[in-house]
Amino acid sequence: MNNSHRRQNSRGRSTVLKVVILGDGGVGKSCLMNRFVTDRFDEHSFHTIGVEFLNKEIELGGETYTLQIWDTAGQERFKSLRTPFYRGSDMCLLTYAVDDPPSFKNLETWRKEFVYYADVKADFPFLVVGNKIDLERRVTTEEAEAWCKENGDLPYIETSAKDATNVEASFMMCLRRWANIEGRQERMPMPDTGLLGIL
Ligand SMILES: Nc1nc2c(ncn2[C@@H]2O[C@H](COP(=O)(O)OP(=O)(O)OP(=O)(O)O)[C@@H](O)[C@H]2O)c(=O)[nH]1
Repeated sequence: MNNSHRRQNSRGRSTVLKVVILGDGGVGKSCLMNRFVTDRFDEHSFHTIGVEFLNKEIELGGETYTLQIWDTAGQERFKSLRTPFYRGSDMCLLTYAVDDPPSFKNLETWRKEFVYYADVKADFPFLVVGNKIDLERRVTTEEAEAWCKENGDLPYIETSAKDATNVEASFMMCLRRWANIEGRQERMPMPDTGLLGIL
């Protein structure tokens, strides 16, 4: 039995799953979380210090899940503030911005940091997210998909927190991957259309 099965929300009807969003400072982690939870976008979103979290209930396959979404500070100087929160995670969004090649290069570092501090199994449900597709891109979808394939066939999706493209779909995709690994796939419907990558 994993962590998530033991955690229920206050009404005892929903499975609570901890989702951690990682990636370089400024790639749009806070905006993705806020778009998903409140459907708002902040042009002047400020750097996160440490971690913040918000809950959102979603239904899938006839079950209710509370996603407890942890938005972490991407700047290197906040490393010691964010890493203690990795333990007990059920899934992780590895995020970069498609207009920012260094943030794409750093995905490997983010994954290593997470695996080290969260101490997770090899089949842990990661989802790679290429955000800011409303901007001129400097990392191609093909490059990102190739990286995902080389790194254990990780699923990949592209989003814009600004215009809301694929934001809800990315959290649903991650939940579906978690469910597949947990052996619940037979109860899950197919993901929405418009997704990139393979589950
Ligand atoms: N054009 C565009 N801008 C975005 C998008 N997502 C976020 N931004 C902008 O990018 C900047 C940084 O966004 P944040 O969400 O604060 O970035 P972060 O990854 O949480 O940054 P840290 O807290 O420093 O780790 C802000 O000015 C946002 O308005 C997007 O999809 N498109």
